[in-house]
Amino acid sequence: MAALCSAASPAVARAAALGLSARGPASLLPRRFAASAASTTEEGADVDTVIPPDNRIPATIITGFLGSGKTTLLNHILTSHHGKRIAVIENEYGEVDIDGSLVAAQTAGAEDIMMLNNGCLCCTVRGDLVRMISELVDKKKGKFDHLVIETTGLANPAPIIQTFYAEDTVFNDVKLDGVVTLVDSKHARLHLDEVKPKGIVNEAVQQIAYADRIIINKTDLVSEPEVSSLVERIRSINRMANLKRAQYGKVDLDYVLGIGGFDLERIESAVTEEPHDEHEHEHEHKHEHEHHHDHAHDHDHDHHHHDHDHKHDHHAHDHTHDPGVSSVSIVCEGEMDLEKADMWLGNLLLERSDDIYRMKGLLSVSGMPQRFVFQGVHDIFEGSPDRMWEPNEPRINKIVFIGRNLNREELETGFKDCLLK
Ligand SMILES: Nc1nc2c(ncn2[C@@H]2O[C@H](COP(=O)(O)OP(=O)(O)OP(=O)(O)O)[C@@H](O)[C@H]2O)c(=O)[nH]1
Repeated sequence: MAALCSAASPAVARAAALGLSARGPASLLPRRFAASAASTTEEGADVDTVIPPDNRIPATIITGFLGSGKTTLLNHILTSHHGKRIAVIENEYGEVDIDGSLVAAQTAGAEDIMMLNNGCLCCTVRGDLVRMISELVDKKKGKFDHLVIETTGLANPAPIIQTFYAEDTVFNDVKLDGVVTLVDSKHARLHLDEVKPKGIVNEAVQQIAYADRIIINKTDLVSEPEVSSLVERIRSINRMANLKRAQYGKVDLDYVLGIGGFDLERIESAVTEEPHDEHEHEHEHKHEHEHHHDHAHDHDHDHHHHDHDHKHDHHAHDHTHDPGVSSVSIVCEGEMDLEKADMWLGNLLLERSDDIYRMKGLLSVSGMPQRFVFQGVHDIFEGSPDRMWEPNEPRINKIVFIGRNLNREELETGFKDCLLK
């Protein structure tokens, strides 16, 4: 059985390396798994080994439908004062107007700008992406602090995300920091509601489903009720991502860089942030608030979370045009039987990993003094014990799924069945 958990950091179970589908389900059970070159864990370490620092270069994927404002955001990043040296990989179809789109990048002296313009990153040029990243690392390591990758407007982020895990040459030196999705307030609805032929993915929906941060851009072009309705639609797809409204991509840079969207240590904020209720998002200042105090809302949110999901799920299923991508989150108190949880999650991913786009969770494991955190993208996932439970802290289990055709009742029953009786 493949291992999810390891004392090493980042403890990553990668489908490619482990042959999950061929050999059996992924596992939560403690097992040493040397997936990372960054790992410095000593032999003999056990689950409560301290997680060593991860010094890999963080990478941000900027995605969003055609014309949603990706290049505008990139220029904003490159011209702002953040003290980071940024390398850029820009993916465009065909001819590229380098002068037009990247003037700011050039004047701002981005450490390196590489153009990938002979196809789409998510389809034909994944190998080129791997080569470019390797080249950057080989030649420029130490000369840049962050890598930003702008995808084409038609890219499905999943294969790009997977590149960061499936390719050793990338994985060993670069870690995925987050997926930032731009949404065009004026036109997004049209694309999100577009019914695609069977078997064809709706890229606009995918881009939202995989996001860690969503920027609802071009709010100058629409009315407040239109934005609110769009927010609701986006939330029905992804309740885990943070959401912010903007014009010309102008957001604080710490909203887009240094997110830790794939960091086990920041899983908690991801699983506790998602239950925001739609009303909160109607107020601009609330967004600001959420952004600056990610970690401060824990318990409050946990509570209305449950109800909301419930409503939400029905809501999602009631829509005839809904392509079936939604979020389900489950919270319950009690202690997990790790072996049962392991079997359940392993089997679930074995059967449903195509449909489970993203998953994050936090477990209270029987006999484990630390919280157990995990996150995944399809059949790739990583898990590890993190900090100790506080003496009076309620031992809560949380899991959030984003994916296609999720059955809330089934997931909830399965998850709760793993609790110690
Ligand atoms: N009114 C308005 N226009 C915007 C805003 N943000 C970007 N734009 C404009 O929208 C157009 C498209 O912006 P880009 O940044 O090129 O969009 P993109 O997502 O990179 O586009 P593609 O690479 O073609 O997918 C440009 O003319 C921008 O100036 C905004 O908030 N409001």
